[in-house]
Amino acid sequence: MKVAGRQYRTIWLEDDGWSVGIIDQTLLPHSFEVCRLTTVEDAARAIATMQVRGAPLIGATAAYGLCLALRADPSGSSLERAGQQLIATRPTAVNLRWAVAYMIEALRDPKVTSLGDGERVAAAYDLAAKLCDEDVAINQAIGTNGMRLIEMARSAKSDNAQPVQILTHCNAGWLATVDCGTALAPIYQAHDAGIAVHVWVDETRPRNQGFSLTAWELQQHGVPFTVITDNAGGLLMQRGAVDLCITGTDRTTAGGDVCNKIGTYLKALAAHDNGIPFYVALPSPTIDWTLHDGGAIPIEERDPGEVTHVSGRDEAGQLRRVALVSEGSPAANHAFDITPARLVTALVTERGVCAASREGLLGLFPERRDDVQEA
Ligand SMILES: CSC[C@@H](O)[C@@H](O)C(=O)COP(=O)(O)O
Repeated sequence: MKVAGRQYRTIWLEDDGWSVGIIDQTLLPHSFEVCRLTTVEDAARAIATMQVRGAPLIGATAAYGLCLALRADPSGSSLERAGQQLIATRPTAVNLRWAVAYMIEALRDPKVTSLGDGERVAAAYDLAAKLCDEDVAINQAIGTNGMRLIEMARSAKSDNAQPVQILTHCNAGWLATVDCGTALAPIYQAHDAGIAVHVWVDETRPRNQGFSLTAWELQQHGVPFTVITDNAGGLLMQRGAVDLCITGTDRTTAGGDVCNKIGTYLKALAAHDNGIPFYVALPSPTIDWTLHDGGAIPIEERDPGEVTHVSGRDEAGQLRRVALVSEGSPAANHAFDITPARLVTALVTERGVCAASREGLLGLFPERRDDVQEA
């Protein structure tokens, strides 16, 4: 991604060769600031407070968090402790658990445990860098596979000089991954290939990732978009103003149920009612092969203060947090919901596009057949 002409990833190793740089996403879109993680506690805090967020990026941050933990104490028990600490930060995105397991399994290999402390730490940093590079490669492949769906939508339009109208929810772009994004990757590739696209960007209450992050990213890249309230999508679909929907996911079951940011399910219902394709883009580490039924996915419940208050910039340019409800109003903050597989037109992965079903997923990932439980 390019910000003000400079190439960035969302997470990187600093010039000192060990501390970790991130973009503080809680300050966007009003201010672009980077900060430095130097301990596993910093990494865990960055994930919990959502300075970094999005399923692939929290996995990458956890991988570097393990490196920071090992640098401070290279023992096996330090690694296990740090893994538990990082996994406890956010319960829903399976990429977090996947990244910790990927790192710990590789670092437990006798070839690595037999190394000296310094070399073991260096091996951890190499693994984290590899995980980040793989995330970028996976997202580029998702972009290529998903772009074909946008081309199909363009061909189906009676006037294909008109932009393909795409609705997305939350942020599954650069900022949710190491780079490129998942749901936004096909949009960026289509735009770069000269296909006219226009994106309807849902606000995504309560934390407004659509307004604060997706709109900001699309603006940086020059992709035409319009921000809309969360409740506007249904009307736009009824009026024929949406050709396709595409979102990301925090965890997709082996049966094709999709867990994503709260409100995704309602968009999928409206798309189904209006005969509009509803696509979900996902890297394979987002698939939970151990679950068939989305109802078993733990749904994160966050601070109700995120519902009762909003933050933004006032006319004088000051950042302010203001109350929306009368003091003392009870509030609940469920961060994710489940869209059943039957409402998902197709899944877009790095290996191709498939039906949101056990058969569809196993067609692309046959090596996972033994991991999948029967429905
Ligand atoms: C490629 S990101 C997919 C999902 O992680 C994304 O759609 C999402 O819901 C992010 O939620 P967040 O709570 O901002 O971490």
